[in-house]
Amino acid sequence: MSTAVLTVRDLSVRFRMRGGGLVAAVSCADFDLAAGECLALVGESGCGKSVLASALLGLLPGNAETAGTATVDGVELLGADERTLARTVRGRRIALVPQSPAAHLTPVRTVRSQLEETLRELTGTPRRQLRAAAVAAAERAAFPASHLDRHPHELSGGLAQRAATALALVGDAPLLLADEPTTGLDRALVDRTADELRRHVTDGADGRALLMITHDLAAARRIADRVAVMYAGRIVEIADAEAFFGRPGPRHPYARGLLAALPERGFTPIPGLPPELSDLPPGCAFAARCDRATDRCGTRPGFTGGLACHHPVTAVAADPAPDRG
Ligand SMILES: Nc1ncnc2c1ncn2[C@@H]1O[C@H](COP(=O)(O)OP(=O)(O)OP(=O)(O)O)[C@@H](O)[C@H]1O
Repeated sequence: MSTAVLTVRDLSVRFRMRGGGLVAAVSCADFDLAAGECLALVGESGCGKSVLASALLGLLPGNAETAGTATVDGVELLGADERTLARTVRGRRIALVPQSPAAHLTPVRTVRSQLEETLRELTGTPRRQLRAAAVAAAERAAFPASHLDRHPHELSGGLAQRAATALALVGDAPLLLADEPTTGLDRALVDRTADELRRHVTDGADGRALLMITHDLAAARRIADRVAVMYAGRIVEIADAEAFFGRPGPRHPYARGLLAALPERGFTPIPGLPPELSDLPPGCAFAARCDRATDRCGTRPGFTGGLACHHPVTAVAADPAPDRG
């Protein structure tokens, strides 16, 4: 692996609510993403994945407060003003592959005209070369040239996804940020989309990195080099994808529970519900649902060695729960 494309240190996002309450949407996220690498950020709905992505793109609402740092390709994102973000970050250093391509594309304009406009804006392609450049840009995302004069509503879900991906790739950004790129697609299309995203990371001449936010663990397994598991606003485990999905498996009890809840792995739900982000306990946020929890979990575990847990599961076969108290 080469140098880091994205460096996130101690990133926290809180929303200040009317009445003075605080919602701790992201707490102390800390990770790097290297060129040529794909990191899948997984976790249940509402755990803070999209807020983390919005923080990187500078798209948080006015009631958000941030702390920590996030650097992409030498640019510090959290302190950046809107002008810097618009001119040097979005599209140029971070390309967003959106959750809902149909909503992201402009409905009244053809794919060709949207590609040409984005090319003009991001790469300064001269007018006479725009047509050929748009065809080449479409090709990179396997969008057929024969469909370039269609409007978004005339495209299938898969082709709309490719059109959005083609637009995202125009600026040659070193970081691709895909927020739930496979939502609403059937399994075959999920696999194809995942493979294509992977290809854009592998093929990037200067080393592109992909941060994929998803709750689709099968898509994460197909594409990711590493997996980051988020629970109640906090990354609780970062692991090598092969070890995580295979052997020895996840070390954090929540991450183990996530896998065990998959239909093909026994369909065993994790008991209880996640805590409210406006009312997090002082200790481990998963302790109330965890069969390994002890009194020690009343103190918040630090994040060390890719793990935030006082009682991680080790590779020892029997995995007995620790003595309580
Ligand atoms: N502007 C806001 N003000 C207050 N709370 C917010 C705001 N935006 C998001 N939140 C809260 O932050 C938390 C994290 O939301 P986020 O959308 O990041 O979750 P997610 O993991 O991406 O979920 P999903 O998979 O459903 O998109 C949620 O509890 C959400 O209600």
